[in-house]
Amino acid sequence: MTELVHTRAELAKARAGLTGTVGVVMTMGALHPGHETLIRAARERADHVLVTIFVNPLQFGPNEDFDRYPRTLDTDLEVCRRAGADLVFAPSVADMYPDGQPAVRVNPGQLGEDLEGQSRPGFFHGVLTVVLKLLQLTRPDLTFFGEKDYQQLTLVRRMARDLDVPVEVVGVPTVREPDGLALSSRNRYLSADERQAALGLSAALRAGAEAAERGADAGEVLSAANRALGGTAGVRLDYLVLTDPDLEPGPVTGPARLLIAAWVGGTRLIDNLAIDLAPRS
Ligand SMILES: Nc1ncnc2c1ncn2[C@@H]1O[C@H](COP(=O)(O)OP(=O)(O)OP(=O)(O)O)[C@@H](O)[C@H]1O
Ligand SMILES: CC(C)(CO)[C@@H](O)C(=O)[O-]
Ligand code: BAL
Repeated sequence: MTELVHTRAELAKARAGLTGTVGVVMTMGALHPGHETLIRAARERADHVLVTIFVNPLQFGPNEDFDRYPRTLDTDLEVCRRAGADLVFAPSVADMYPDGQPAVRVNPGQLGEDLEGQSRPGFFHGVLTVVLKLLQLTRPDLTFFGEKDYQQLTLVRRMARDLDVPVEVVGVPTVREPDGLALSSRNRYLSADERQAALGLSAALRAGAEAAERGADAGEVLSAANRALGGTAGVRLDYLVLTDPDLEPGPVTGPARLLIAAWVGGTRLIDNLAIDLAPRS
């Protein structure tokens, strides 16, 4: 059985009834098989699974899609039930922020200003603040985040370490459509033509990975990815970056991560892939 609670008081009562280990999956709803995979991963590792569904206004910029972000609680509950969640916490904005916008927020540091943070100022302050609040409210042993949002996963891990948050942060590989497109709630904004153009993101990443397999260096990997994307009409690149797997600055050798963000029509999509650079002699 999956129980649905909306308020902090209801959550506290239901959480007190969960004995054994608890795994938390945080989402903004509009659940798809990527979320379902996170819930199933939590199911395997923890005695109980708690899913949060909250479209967090703090992480949206003034011109972003907070108002039109899909809200589909009934079908989300079906997904949670099917995947085996015990408890769903779907608070209102007033429940999460009873005093209005919080004056005190988590500072994500320099990494929070780069990549996604550069295009979405304040985004990671909003994300880490709500993640920390949800961790305090749900008190999990484990929490599960998708690699699709790789910088977010990296920063949540970093926050847990830097601020001594007693939780294990587990990363879950990206779930893709058969043609390579990473599942994302925002994919539902795409028209049929845009859906086709959006394949350019994963194709660019794959071209980079294939170049690395053939022994390419960092510059050649980026060129191969750029070339693959260059042929895709309807995609406006925001960034295509090859970095260290922990997103630390500096030269990249050996294991690396290729990250892309691009606009497809009015929709901004992100994706990333692990890259193994051959050792240079
Ligand atoms: N394709 C996917 N594979 C694995 N995890 C995913 C995937 N899509 C989302 N997640 C993870 O689900 C969690 C909740 O993400 P969120 O609700 O923002 O979904 P989303 O599909 O990323 O939405 P959006 O399109 O708004 O970015 C995050 O940890 C995110 O990384
Ligand atoms: C982690 C999160 C639920 C915080 O609002 C959100 O950024 C998301 O869905 O990835
Ligand atoms: N998927 C991460 C949350 C966001 O893009 O707002």
